[in-house]
Amino acid sequence: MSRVFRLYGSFCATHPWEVIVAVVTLTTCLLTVDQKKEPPAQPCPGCFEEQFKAVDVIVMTVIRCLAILYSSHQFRNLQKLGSKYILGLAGLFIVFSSFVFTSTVLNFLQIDLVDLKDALFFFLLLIDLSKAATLAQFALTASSQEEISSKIARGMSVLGPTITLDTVVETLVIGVGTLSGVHRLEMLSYFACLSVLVNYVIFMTFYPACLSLMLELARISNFYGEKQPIVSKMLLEENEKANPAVQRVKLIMSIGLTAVHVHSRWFVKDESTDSEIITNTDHQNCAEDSVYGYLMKQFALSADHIVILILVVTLIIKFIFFENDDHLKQAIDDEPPHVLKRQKCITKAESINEEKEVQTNDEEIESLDETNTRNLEECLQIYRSDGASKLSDKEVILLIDTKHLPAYNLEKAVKNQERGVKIRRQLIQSLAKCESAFLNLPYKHYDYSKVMGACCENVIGYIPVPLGVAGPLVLDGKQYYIPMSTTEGCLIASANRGCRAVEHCGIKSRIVSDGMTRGPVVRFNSITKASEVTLWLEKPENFLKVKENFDSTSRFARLSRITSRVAGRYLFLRFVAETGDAMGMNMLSKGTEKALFFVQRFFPEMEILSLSGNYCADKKPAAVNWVEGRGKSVVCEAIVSGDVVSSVLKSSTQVLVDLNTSKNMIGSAMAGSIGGFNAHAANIVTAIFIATGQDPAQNIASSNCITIMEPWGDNGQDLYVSCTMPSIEIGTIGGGTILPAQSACLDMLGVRGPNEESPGANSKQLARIVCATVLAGELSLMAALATGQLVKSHLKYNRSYSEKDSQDCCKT
Ligand SMILES: CC(C)(COP(=O)([O-])OP(=O)([O-])OC[C@H]1O[C@@H](n2cnc3c(N)ncnc32)[C@H](O)[C@@H]1OP(=O)([O-])[O-])[C@@H](O)C(=O)NCCC(=O)NCCSC(=O)C[C@@](C)(O)CC(=O)[O-]
Ligand SMILES: NC(=O)C1=CN([C@@H]2O[C@H](COP(=O)(O)OP(=O)(O)OC[C@H]3O[C@@H](n4cnc5c(N)ncnc54)[C@H](OP(=O)(O)O)[C@@H]3O)[C@@H](O)[C@H]2O)C=CC1
Repeated sequence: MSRVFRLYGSFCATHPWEVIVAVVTLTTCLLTVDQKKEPPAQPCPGCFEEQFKAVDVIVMTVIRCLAILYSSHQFRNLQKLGSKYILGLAGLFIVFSSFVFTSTVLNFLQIDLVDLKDALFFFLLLIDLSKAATLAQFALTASSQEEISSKIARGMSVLGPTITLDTVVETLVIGVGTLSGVHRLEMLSYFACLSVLVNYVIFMTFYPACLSLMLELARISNFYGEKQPIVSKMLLEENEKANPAVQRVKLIMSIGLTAVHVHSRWFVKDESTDSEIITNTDHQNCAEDSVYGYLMKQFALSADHIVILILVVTLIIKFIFFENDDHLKQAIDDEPPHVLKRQKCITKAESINEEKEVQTNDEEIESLDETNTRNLEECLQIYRSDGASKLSDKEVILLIDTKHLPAYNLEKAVKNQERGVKIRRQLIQSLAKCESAFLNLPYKHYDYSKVMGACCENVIGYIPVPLGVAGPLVLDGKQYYIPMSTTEGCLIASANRGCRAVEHCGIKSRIVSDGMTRGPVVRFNSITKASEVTLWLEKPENFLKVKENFDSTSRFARLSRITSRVAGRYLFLRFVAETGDAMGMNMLSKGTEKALFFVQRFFPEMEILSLSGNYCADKKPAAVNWVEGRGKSVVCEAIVSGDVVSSVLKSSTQVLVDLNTSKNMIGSAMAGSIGGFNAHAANIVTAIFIATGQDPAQNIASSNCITIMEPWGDNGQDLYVSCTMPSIEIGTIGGGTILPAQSACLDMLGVRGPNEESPGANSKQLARIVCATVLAGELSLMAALATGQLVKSHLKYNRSYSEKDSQDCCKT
């Protein structure tokens, strides 16, 4: 079915003129069809009371009010989509459909104008603009004319079958009303059926053709300008696809209803004709005309008019005076479609919380007129006297454009962090010409106070990364649930299986050394001086003086040793210090700088070239970290029973040991690896680093690891496994660990912040957890490789989405 509708949509979009002319001609023909008009029945004087009974008036008033409210609701929904093109196209759709509808009703049902009014309200109630808007959205995601046609065709293939079935069902359901035998109800049902059919016909013919034509004309006349319409490229096609179960139900319903119609119209025709005659006769012979009846009619009509009038006026007043247009616009500009969507689904409690949050932000943001931008002189004057917070967003951007305000100082200038971020986004959107890119980039409801001056500059939002959990991990007799943040499907599944494998035996861990490093480079006139300084530093009394200087810069950083290497007249010093619970790079830099200045007092000819001479070595692969260690040096071991190796890991000790030797030892040696004698330590390290706010660039040395596997026990059926990681650069205070979500993950592990009783205990514990999780991950991946499971499992967890997607594409 989808394919047929796709071809059909493609035809409409590629032959717009033909389709439009055909539809207009047909409508004109319908209008000019000569119908033999029966002379209107004489008004039956006494019928007034019958015809305009209070019930009828109330029902019709409710229907009219509903129609108005529904139309207003549809209009608001379209407005939220944020594209004036969609609004315009939907408007065109309504205008043309109502024209066709009116002419059809007038010409075929031969009703008078009073009835037409009712008919039009029915039309409004039954028109579904969301589908028209969705088709327009499909078209607007196109970037070329050819693409417009194919996008419309795609839209038709997705929407066509659903709309067709819906139309059939609706017509049949409403059509039941035409069998009721009650004249008024029958008439209204005819109106409703006709509304549904006209909507369908226009949607299937005139609308796609017109859509294609309008977008083509807009493109030719460069109507978009440089800006593309704000429509997410990721139109949620999935949401538009019909639920097959619901489709089946509708199909069954329509078959049943068709049977009802056939039966009622063919077999009961005579009966109904008779009853109709009788009804008409009765109707004509009804009560006499009376002044009272006439007044009743007038009164009833006036009352319902008044109700509708009040409703319309209320909606207009509400829209004009009480709805903050800017707020709406901002919602359109700022919120990605999925956020808007999510907002619909949030529970009451969540919505109350969000409201509170929004209020807090809004309270801070003063309401500023964004429509009238003052000139530069005025803005500068206000900026200098009262600050940028008194300026509108556009005015702030004007100051940035004219170089009176650096964009990176926005938050300070407007004295509101979220507003600063918002304005920077607007600025970058227009500079980088990438409006639509920002639709899916969130920035709201984030605690920027923790970011500014600590974690990030020039902020334009935040990147949500999925967070999973592996565990329980039994480490040193305690259970841990490990938060891991990754986009690699299958990784957490693997770590989880590893945790499961060591659940009974548990993992044992030890910290073998602790010391962050900073390695400056200094230069002398000759090799003599360079080696003299080396010897000077080795003397304990000199080291103690240097240490005193170093240690004075922090309450926690404590210099433990300085190693040095001479290269010609260059001297490389490696300052090693414990840094409590912090990862310690800032602390090391601060202490090293002071210590170097102290040494320079004794060797004034010493030229300090750089505080970091790459002998640290920070964020670069280097043997020094592997050999001497950096940060926390950790070792973990576990003895997994043969049963578990076969039941959980689906492998055997012998196979795993053999693979570990060939892959992690010989393979890595052949590759010339330094510290890479493992299968995927970096995977686990990075996922935990991102979740717990570590410096992600430090995954380089932190992932250094050697995994050793040996047969264990009397018959060698059990598996001994150990992971040695000499350079885990990690902390529980400072850097990204202070961010709310990241510190929540540290909390999960019971290691958030500084350890007051024993500084350094938290960061050491976190390092143990990382190493133990690496061990679990190693077991699982090695087993998957040994059993040839790798590709299968990754296709399952890494590719399920795209596989499904491509299957769907192939089907349609
Ligand atoms: C911080 C600066 C840039 C100041 O540098 P500065 O020259 O004092 O700054 P300025 O105020 O004179 O401004 C100069 C320009 O810098 C930019 N700028 C200035 N401030 C900001 C700001 N707040 N936000 C955004 N941009 C800023 C901006 O472009 C500005 O131009 P303008 O627009 O004003 O004409 C400079 O001192 C610097 O680059 N420092 C180095 C910091 C760095 O690279 N850190 C990386 C981490 S270190 C590490 O992780 C690895 C390590 C070190 O261990 C590796 C190793 O072993 O070597
Ligand atoms: N500067 C550089 O060269 C590099 C910097 N970085 C960045 O440095 C940041 C991390 O630096 P780092 O030094 O770890 O953190 P911080 O710069 O945040 O320093 C830690 C702070 O916490 C205080 N503190 C309180 N309680 C404790 C405790 N129990 N243990 C340790 N410190 C405690 C320290 O006090 P006190 O002041 O007394 O020491 C210090 O002020 C990260 O953002 C990282 O990305 C990364 C690489 C290189």
